[in-house]
Amino acid sequence: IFPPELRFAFLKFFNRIFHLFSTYCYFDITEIDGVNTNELYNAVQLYLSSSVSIAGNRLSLTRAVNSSSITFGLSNNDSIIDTFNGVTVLWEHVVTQRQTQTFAWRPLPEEKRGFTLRIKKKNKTLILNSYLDYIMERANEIRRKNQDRLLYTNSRGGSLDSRGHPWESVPFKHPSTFDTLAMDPIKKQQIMDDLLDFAEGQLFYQKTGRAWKRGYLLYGPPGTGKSSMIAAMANYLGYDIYDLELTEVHSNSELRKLLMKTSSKSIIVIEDIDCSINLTNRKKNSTNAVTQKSYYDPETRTGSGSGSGSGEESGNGNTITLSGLLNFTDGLWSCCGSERIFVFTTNHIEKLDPALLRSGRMDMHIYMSYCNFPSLKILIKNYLGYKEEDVNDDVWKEMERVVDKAEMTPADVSEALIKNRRDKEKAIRELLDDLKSIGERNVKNGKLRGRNGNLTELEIVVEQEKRAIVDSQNEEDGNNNDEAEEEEIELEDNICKTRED
Ligand SMILES: Nc1ncnc2c1ncn2[C@@H]1O[C@H](COP(=O)(O)OP(=O)(O)OP(=O)(O)O)[C@@H](O)[C@H]1O
Ligand SMILES: [Mg+2]
Repeated sequence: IFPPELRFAFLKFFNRIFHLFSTYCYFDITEIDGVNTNELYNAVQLYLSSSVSIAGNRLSLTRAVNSSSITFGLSNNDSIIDTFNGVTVLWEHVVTQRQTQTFAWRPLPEEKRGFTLRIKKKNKTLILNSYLDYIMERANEIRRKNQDRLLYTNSRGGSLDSRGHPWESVPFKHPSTFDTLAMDPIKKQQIMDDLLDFAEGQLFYQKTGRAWKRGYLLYGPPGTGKSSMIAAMANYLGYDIYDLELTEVHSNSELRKLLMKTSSKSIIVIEDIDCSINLTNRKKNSTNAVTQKSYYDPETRTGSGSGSGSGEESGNGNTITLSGLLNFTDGLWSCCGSERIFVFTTNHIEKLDPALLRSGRMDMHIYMSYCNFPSLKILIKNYLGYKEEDVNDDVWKEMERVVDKAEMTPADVSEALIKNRRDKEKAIRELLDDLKSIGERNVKNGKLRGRNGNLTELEIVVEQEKRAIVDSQNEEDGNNNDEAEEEEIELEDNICKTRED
């Protein structure tokens, strides 16, 4: 009876009246906003998948590629209740068919999806902003938990890819955990507690005015589990790893750019830090062995070591220097972003510049030792599936007696165990024999390596012999004189250093 215009006007009018008196207000969060994907939509979806207990009548289940967990979400046109700060809100998942498109910049999905949030008007100002912030935060957390962690490298040096990122990433799937890591259980627990304190310590760092970051220095001989420890840390906290290849970085400013492009909740790793710095400085001073040596000479360094000795070197900005590195971990730039862990590893802590070691720089120095008795037990348990009582008491005692003298690395021990893992008894027998014979040989040679993994006199000789062989080979080749010369300087330098040791 009514003309359509009038009917429409009536409807509009009633709608207005209705909204005026309604106690609720509504917010639409559509999946696609114009042509852009709406980040909030995805966040809400993830958030609802976790906070809502499985109570709805119908839920949709999803599992992302590579993910290890299943998430569930609201099915189409279903609704669910959530509470935040004591306020109850209602979420509805609205799905409608999209009208056929005539023209679009990019094909849109056939369905139009969106969430509608219903909040009581009186609560609107109270919670809306904080609620949405909270949802974004929770969603990021869930995403991180579901996704596999990433391992980033800067193999391209400081150059950027098409999206402006200097880092390349691959999924990080290292299986090492603190359970599989063989080391003194007490020390292990200390490290785990420290990590957890750090990860949960936002308030503490705020209160004390410190940047939310922590540094670990892992040192010890090769094969004692330094890299495994880093993987275990990442797996424990669920952080990404940035493996910084210092030799690929050409200047301090490049280093800073790399740092700026790291995300929070990550571990930034520099492996073999002594070699990396050594290398870059050597390149610079390759014609002058004396200056190179004096870099490590404590006498030539002035004072309490805030990197002042190398400060002048940073002047030209072409090479990366110690002070650049210290600024990277420690300076103002280190706090762009938060919740980051720096891990440096080295085989020779005694070669490191004191500026790197001073307190407050690397918060924890962790010595990864040769295999001791507690580590040995862990390895045997992990590799052979043996429990304490599966091995004869006398054998344990014998192992305890010889293991320290043998100074085998956990890598050596695990190798020995893998070799015979089908025949467990043989594995134990051979391991004990190995430990005994190596231990005896060590004792007979009279020299065990020091706690810090310093070279023994015997090893220095072996080292020098090795160098001599390389040297003579270079002379024989003789095709590239410059290179040979450089090598020679390097050799002299190294021999000097080992003698000093
Ligand atoms: N403490 C350990 N616990 C369990 N496995 C270990 C341990 N140490 C070494 N391994 C085993 O030995 C292998 C080599 O260890 P890893 O790469 O962690 O040593 P590293 O200390 O980083 O050596 P490098 O100084 O040469 O880099 C690992 O794959 C791991 O299986
Ligand atoms: Mg390593």
